[in-house]
Amino acid sequence: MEVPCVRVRPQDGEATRSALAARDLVDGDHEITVEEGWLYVPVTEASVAANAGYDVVAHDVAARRGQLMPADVLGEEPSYERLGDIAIVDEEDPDRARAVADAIVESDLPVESVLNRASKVKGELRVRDWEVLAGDTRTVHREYGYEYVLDLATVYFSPRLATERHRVARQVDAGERAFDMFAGVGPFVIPFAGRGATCVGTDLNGAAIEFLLENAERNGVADRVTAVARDVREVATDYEAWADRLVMNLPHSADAFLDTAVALAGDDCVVHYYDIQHDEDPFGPGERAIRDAAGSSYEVRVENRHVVRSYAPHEENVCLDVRLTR
Ligand SMILES: C[S@@+](CC[C@H](N)C(=O)[O-])C[C@H]1O[C@@H](n2cnc3c(N)ncnc32)[C@H](O)[C@@H]1O
Repeated sequence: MEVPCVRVRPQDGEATRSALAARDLVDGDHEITVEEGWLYVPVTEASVAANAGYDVVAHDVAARRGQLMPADVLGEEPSYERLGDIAIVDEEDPDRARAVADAIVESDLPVESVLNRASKVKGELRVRDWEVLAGDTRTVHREYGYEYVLDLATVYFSPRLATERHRVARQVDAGERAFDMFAGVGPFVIPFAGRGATCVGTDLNGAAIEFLLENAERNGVADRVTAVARDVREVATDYEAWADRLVMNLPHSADAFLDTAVALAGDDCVVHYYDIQHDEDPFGPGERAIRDAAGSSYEVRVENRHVVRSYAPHEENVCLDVRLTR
């Protein structure tokens, strides 16, 4: 439908839209549209905009629909998490799970699949069971500018750790050597490599390593990434004293791998050690275990204890950023 629009070059679009909005001139019922090098901002009062010096033209733009949300369909806001085009829900009652999934699919959210958590993460590979309520378990997830292809049926991935991964990635310098001992599909390795680090990632899960390699290609960092589908303890012998930075994201069991971490650590190495800690023992077993493993060969300094998220009542998922020097 043809409506009056202010026409500007796209690079001036946001400034123009804000200036028009400040005068209450933006027509919210129609879409802002880019066409053939011009951006068209629909306006409510053509003459006022023209008198203010804007280039006003009649242009064909689409009417804007109100976004239909799951709550509009269900009558209440359901709880769900987004991972690419998957919505993850946690519903015990099968009828409720069905109703929530139908509401999500019917809504305007860009969601193709709805998965219900059907178990806790389990076993060495930390993969959970899923009830597929719509679509399938494979997706492409975007996190801080990088894309990750993954299949939740075969690999671990949690979008809740995005901010934490970004916190760590921001510490990485170009040229450093980083080793992710439990790398999954690469959400630490890929942004590290994106900052110019040379990276090695290991994972017991062959499917995760295949995705990691695909993700390295997809994000243009494959030349700086080595990925190995084996137990990190077997790979470590090839990388003794190699690492400037280690990531140990295997809460509950990382302490069993501290000897391996010490073997991998170079002369000045930062270890990001993930742990589940009780609030009464915040510097508890994790720090003691690191000091024990390092023995007298390294000076151990806990530079930061960062709470990633609450894990259970009185328990927190924390990251200890620990510097080992010798
Ligand atoms: C909690 S997940 C973390 C994955 C990834 N860092 C992330 O943030 O998505 C732990 C990963 O460690 C892997 N893993 C478990 N034991 C391992 C071992 N001995 N050697 C290498 N990887 C292992 C699992 O397969 C799983 O992918």
